[in-house]
Amino acid sequence: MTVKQPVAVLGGGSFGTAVASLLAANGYPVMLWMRDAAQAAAIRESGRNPRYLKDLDLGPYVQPTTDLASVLQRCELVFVALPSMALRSVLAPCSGQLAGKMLVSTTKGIEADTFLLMSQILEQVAPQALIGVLSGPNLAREIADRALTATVVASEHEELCSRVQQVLHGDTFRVYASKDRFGVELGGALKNVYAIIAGMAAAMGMGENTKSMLITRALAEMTRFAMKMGANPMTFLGLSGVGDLIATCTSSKSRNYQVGFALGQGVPLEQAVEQLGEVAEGVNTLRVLKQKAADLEVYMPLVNGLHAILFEGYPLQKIIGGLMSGEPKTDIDFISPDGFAE
Ligand SMILES: NC(=O)C1=CN([C@@H]2O[C@H](COP(=O)(O)OP(=O)(O)OC[C@H]3O[C@@H](n4cnc5c(N)ncnc54)[C@H](O)[C@@H]3O)[C@@H](O)[C@H]2O)C=CC1
Ligand SMILES: O=C(CO)COP(=O)(O)O
Repeated sequence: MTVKQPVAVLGGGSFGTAVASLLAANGYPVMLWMRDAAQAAAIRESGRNPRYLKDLDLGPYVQPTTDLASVLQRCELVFVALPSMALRSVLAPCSGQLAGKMLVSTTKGIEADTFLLMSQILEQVAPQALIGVLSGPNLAREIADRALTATVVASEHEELCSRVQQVLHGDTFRVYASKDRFGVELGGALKNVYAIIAGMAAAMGMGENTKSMLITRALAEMTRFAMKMGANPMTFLGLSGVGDLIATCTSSKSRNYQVGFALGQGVPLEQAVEQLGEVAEGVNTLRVLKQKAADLEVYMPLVNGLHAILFEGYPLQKIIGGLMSGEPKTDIDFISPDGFAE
């Protein structure tokens, strides 16, 4: 039997743990890097992550470690499952070791000062690596439960896409390939903001018409923004766009949705984030997206409305009233101004 090459996963949170378990189930030795030595020791001892997806048996193929240098020395394929706030600071110091690697970001966020997506940071930090992203409707809890799931690996490098398909494909996990890294990654980052809104709507007891309106107008808004950024809007019709938007906006397993739900119950933002105790990327994305939309003059009423509620002290009811009484618009206005594809 051929011995399989070890694969690295950076980040010992929910998603790193879920990805590690998929790789291990396919027979790949996994070096799961995390910063917390106690957590690594606990995983080594019990075969389970004591903080995230606690009931998931990781098995002997997952080796937790805090030694990033040795992980990078041994693994050619590296999945990055760090929060967006940490990705640059973790990887920049080891940029010398990243040349020639295949780096795949699973992180769905945007860097605050630069408005860079995570794979764009990877390009800066590791100019001689092959870069890709993995994104789709991929709630970690459901992956851990082996729910049937699909995702997208996107990269200009076909060999990276094939490699990721090879290591992750399994009975319950299907990996589609795309060449549109920017579009795939942008969809994953933007949808988190709308999941917060969807969670708020659910907490307020809003009905299915409302939820459906929110999701489809979110898609319109995301697409309008993406086109202004030069992305291909068709990518948003795929798993990483509308697929992830649906999963995250309809599931109480989404942390962004959970933050929104708490907000809808009247919990202040800081407390909602604190009681979650996990990453909800949408909160920071909202801040930078609102500013970028203003700079680019993109009409994003949902983003502006949520920002006004969370950061400008506007009452929710006033924002809802404003959104509903806005001037009449055409439906698919983001494809062409009169609503019809050209
Ligand atoms: N959980 C999910 O269902 C999915 C998450 N993602 C994305 O994966 C990324 C990571 O999210 P999760 O793993 O879910 O978050 P999490 O909140 O479950 O875990 C975050 C992990 O990062 C670690 N961390 C934080 N700062 C660090 C630093 N400076 N250095 C090293 N480690 C650090 C924390 O200790 C924790 O282990 C996010 O961008 C998220 O959008 C993507 C798809 C699904
Ligand atoms: O991106 C996700 C599912 O695809 C996870 O969403 P949350 O970060 O809101 O949990």
